[in-house]
Amino acid sequence: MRISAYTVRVNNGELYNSTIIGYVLLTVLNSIIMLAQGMTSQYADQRTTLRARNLLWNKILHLPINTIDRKGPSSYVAGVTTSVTQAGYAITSLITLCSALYAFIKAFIVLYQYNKTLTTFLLLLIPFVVFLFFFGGRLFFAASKRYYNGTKVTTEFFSEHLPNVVYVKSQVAEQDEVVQGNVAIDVKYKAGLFMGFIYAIIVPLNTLYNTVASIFIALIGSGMVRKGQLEKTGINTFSTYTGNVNTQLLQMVVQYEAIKGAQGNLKHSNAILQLETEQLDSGLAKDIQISDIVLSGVSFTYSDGRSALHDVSCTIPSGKRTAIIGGNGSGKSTLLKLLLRLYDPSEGSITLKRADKVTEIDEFSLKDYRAHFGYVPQYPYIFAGTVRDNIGYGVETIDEASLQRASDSAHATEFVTSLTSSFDTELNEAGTNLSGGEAQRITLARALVVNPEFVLLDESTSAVDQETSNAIIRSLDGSKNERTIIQVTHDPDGVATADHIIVLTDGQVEAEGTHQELLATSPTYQRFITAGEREGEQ
Ligand SMILES: Nc1ncnc2c1ncn2[C@@H]1O[C@H](COP(=O)(O)OP(=O)(O)OP(=O)(O)O)[C@@H](O)[C@H]1O
Repeated sequence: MRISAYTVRVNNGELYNSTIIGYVLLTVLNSIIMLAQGMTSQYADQRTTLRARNLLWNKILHLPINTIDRKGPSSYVAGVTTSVTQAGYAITSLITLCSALYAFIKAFIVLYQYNKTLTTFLLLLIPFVVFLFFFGGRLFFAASKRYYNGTKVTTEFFSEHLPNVVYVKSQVAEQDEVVQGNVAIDVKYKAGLFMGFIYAIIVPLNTLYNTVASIFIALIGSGMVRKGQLEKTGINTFSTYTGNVNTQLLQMVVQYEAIKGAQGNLKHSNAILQLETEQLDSGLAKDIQISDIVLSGVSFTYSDGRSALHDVSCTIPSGKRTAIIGGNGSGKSTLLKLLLRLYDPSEGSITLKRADKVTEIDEFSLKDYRAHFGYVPQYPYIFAGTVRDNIGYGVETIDEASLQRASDSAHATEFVTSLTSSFDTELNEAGTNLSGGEAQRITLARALVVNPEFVLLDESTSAVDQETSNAIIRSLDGSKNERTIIQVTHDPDGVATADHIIVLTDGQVEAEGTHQELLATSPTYQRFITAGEREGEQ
């Protein structure tokens, strides 16, 4: 505004040295302020995005598996990578909007003081400005939401399909994939196009106000000059002051549109932030000692309505190896996941029982409870990194002795030491530079490295040769006095030597007992053993 005052003086021919120097100094100062503001807002943008991304990542990691199941893990990728970048814009736009509002009021007062009549006429344009605010804001909100959705669709597609490129090749599905990928790319293209059109409409609309205001000033101002109500240079001076008002007004409209756009983009991140998370720390934080696990009337239904377990009651004795067998889909993996508290039973209870002391597992803090479990899921995963990183995954510091012990128990040491850099050999993401059995042995070592009280193995040696698999079972059996082993398996050798066996059929316990007891009581078990013997003979 000070610069405008100097401009008016120059326009009026007041070309004194003090005017010129003042004008130059203020213009330079203005540039410095703009530079500082630009740098501060860029920094603030990046800091806000960093904090928002940290927050979101932390939130996603604490979501219950049930919630992640609903939309699939890849649907969260775009939330962390793209949508969240708008958080910075939203904050800096809000601050700029406030400072523009302040400057607008100041500029308006100056304008009003200069000429009340002309300023009052300008007020007639207010409905147009209000229309610009809301129309532009709504359009940007809709376009940004659509644009974010386009990004989400493409990110989901690529993050699911690229890691599985081996199937594309083996099924010679390149052409199909190109077509499917193009469909995903097209969604993003159309959203980008829509956004482009919105920009194309809004940008000239925003400047239209300037044009209309100039016409107003020219028409009404010239009439006033003719009637002697305004000095000859009045139109020029009024236009200079109006420039300040208009600049701030345009700034407010643009920032409002940017905020609405960011809001549309952030809707997904916001929805994630509203989700309920697992509370890792609340509950009993005491040591969970080796105990029997007792399931009483446990039923479980997945979030999509599929029922996996019905009224399961059984006991998993402590310090023993229990094998869980049953046909595909009979609920074995689900049972292990309930034991690890990845899901909570829909009905019934799971308790830890030692002597007369019975504690429901959900009374323990999740963090402490899960720390007593070593789990090898049915589809184990190797992370990109060294063998050491993979075995020690999740362990703060891993000492050489624990690494060696876990690797020995998993019968991984021999092949690991034959690798070029032994435990420091780099492994590819998903273990693509290992054999299936080698990858399984590393994930087994990962489960054992913390020396857990409970070891949950879900077909964890299915790709390991029979001889090594038997050796692994023998070494696990050797550690039974200090832990309970629960093993889902289709391997009759491993089952026959288990201390306790649970047979699941269609999500229910058909029978439980020892090998000999089940041979006499469970038809499913008899068929399982007979099929194994036949396979052995062949
Ligand atoms: N995340 C999930 N969402 C919905 N249903 C599921 C989910 N995981 C498993 N199911 C269903 O629950 C039932 C039990 O599955 P589970 O994986 O426990 O079987 P399983 O006995 O381990 O089978 P398999 O021997 O084939 O591994 C099946 O009908 C399965 O389709």
